[in-house]
Amino acid sequence: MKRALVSIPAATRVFPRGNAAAPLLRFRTPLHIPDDGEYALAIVGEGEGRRRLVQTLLSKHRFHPHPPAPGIFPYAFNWAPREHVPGSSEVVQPPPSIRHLTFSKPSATGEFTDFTARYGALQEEDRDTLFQFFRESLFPAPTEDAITAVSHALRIQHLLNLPLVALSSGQTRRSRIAAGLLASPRMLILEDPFAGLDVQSRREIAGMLGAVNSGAVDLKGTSQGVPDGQEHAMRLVLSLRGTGIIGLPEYVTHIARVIDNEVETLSKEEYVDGVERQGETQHVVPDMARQPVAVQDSQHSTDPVVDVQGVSIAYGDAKVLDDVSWRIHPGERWHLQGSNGSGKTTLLSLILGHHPQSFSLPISTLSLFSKPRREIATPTLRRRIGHASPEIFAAFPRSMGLSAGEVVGTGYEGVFSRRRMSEEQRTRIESLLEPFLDLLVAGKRGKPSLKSTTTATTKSILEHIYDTDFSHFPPNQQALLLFLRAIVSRPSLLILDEASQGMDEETWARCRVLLDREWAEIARDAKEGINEQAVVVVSHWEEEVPWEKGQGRILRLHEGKVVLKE
Ligand SMILES: Nc1ncnc2c1ncn2[C@@H]1O[C@H](COP(=O)(O)OP(=O)(O)OP(=O)(O)O)[C@@H](O)[C@H]1O
Repeated sequence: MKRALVSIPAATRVFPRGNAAAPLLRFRTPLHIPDDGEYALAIVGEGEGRRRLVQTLLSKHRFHPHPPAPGIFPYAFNWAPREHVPGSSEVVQPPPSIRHLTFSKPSATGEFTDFTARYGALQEEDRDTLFQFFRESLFPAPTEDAITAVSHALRIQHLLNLPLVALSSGQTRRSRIAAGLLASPRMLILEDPFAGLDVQSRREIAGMLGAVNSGAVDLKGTSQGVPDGQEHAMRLVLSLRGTGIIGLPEYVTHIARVIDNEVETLSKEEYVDGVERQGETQHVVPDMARQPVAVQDSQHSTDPVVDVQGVSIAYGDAKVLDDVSWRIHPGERWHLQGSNGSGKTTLLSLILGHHPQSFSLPISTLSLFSKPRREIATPTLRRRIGHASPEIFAAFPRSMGLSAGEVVGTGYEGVFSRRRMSEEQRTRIESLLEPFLDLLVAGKRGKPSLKSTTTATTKSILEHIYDTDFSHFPPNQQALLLFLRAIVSRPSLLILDEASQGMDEETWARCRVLLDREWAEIARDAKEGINEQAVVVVSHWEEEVPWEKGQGRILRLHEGKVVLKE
């Protein structure tokens, strides 16, 4: 048998530390990750199950029965003992054996982080460049040559001298993948690495990871201090959303599928055969069949909700928006497209009032809700625009003890702090939580699943979920709650900027059903029977746009310019 990096025998069960009650996972088949040869693992299946398996690989849980010596990680943790540099008292630390990259993690402190900082004058502490980040935050520090090589491969070389905070979300993601590679770990675990990346970037990064996997990209010597002869291949483990075969990278050789907390390892061929036999996996959305609502063609009899005319934004010589014009009328649905760094978030930040220049632009260039932007107080904007984005996800405070229901309720005023809720508002929030109750109960950390609470009434479970601390939900469900926060007030303008990022497929499928229901109800309650809510969706995945193809409109940006409006 090949030397193993990870070796978990069949029938192993995984428990949270200090809790012997219910196992988190059970291995139906052995999971064996070899140290050499061709191998890359994709973890597929339910979002929570995938997360548990990743945590298991990171040694966060306890195994039963205790694996025979030398344990689950026969090789990874024994590798490269600390070495003395000859002739010096310095001790060279080997690079970490396992490195984990996740893209849906909130800020570590739980405090509110000001995601608008990147738009304004940069503070001194925000001026650290990407290059400095690579040099100063990785240990051992990568060589300059290694930074150049990896940056080139990931096409971020032009960003090396930019302050970190200035990077767009796709650029940040590429940079974090670059950092993961530069750290030169034995095993690199990437969770949903392709979400939030434009099509081109996805292809490039998939290709780059494939090249790393096959050894075609030579990462040897990327880190100073790796003892000679100890350079190694990097094992890739990808946790991927969806259980189909579309989007499965070519170089993946094995699959760990997690269903109902049972882990099964298959070769890629076995897995692909199985999926093909069943037909492409369909998502079953219990009791919530989609009933797409036809879009009303508003004949523009009403004033636009957003009127941007010839707006340009530049930082020094870098033009981020270049003469952009865009009118959004009530009831219109727009898919805002453009590759990473093309200016989408910057354009939305002007509309949302997050960008300092939102207020100071020439009066004729930006009108919102039929008024020049300058005549609208920012709190009014916050009330009228529902907004969900990866930036809000990262910034929303986790340390203030807000409950799930309270977080959804902050959407009425678009704030980040507790507010008093009326009885009517509470009922509305509960009606939004209800279709997701089974997911929310199952996802709560260390709490019983809905299956074991059959005696509880829906009402009492609902109240319980409403009052549960937001931070006790896993990231997937925090993203769901922030989506509900965006729609709770039925705002005149709804901006869903990569809102599905971090959610698993079933959760997002249910969100889409909920949106259909919302739009039907808004139309039913309106005087003219027309859904007047304008919606802007930013997504690099066409299939994630929550309306039928051809029903909405498209605005596409390229390097800050509008290149398509249809
Ligand atoms: N202070 C700054 N100095 C220089 N360039 C900046 C600054 N702030 C932002 N940028 C650049 O502005 C461009 C637009 O960023 P923006 O976040 O709007 O892109 P995006 O289209 O939303 O990308 P993504 O799809 O990755 O989210 C990026 O190339 C970014 O690097």
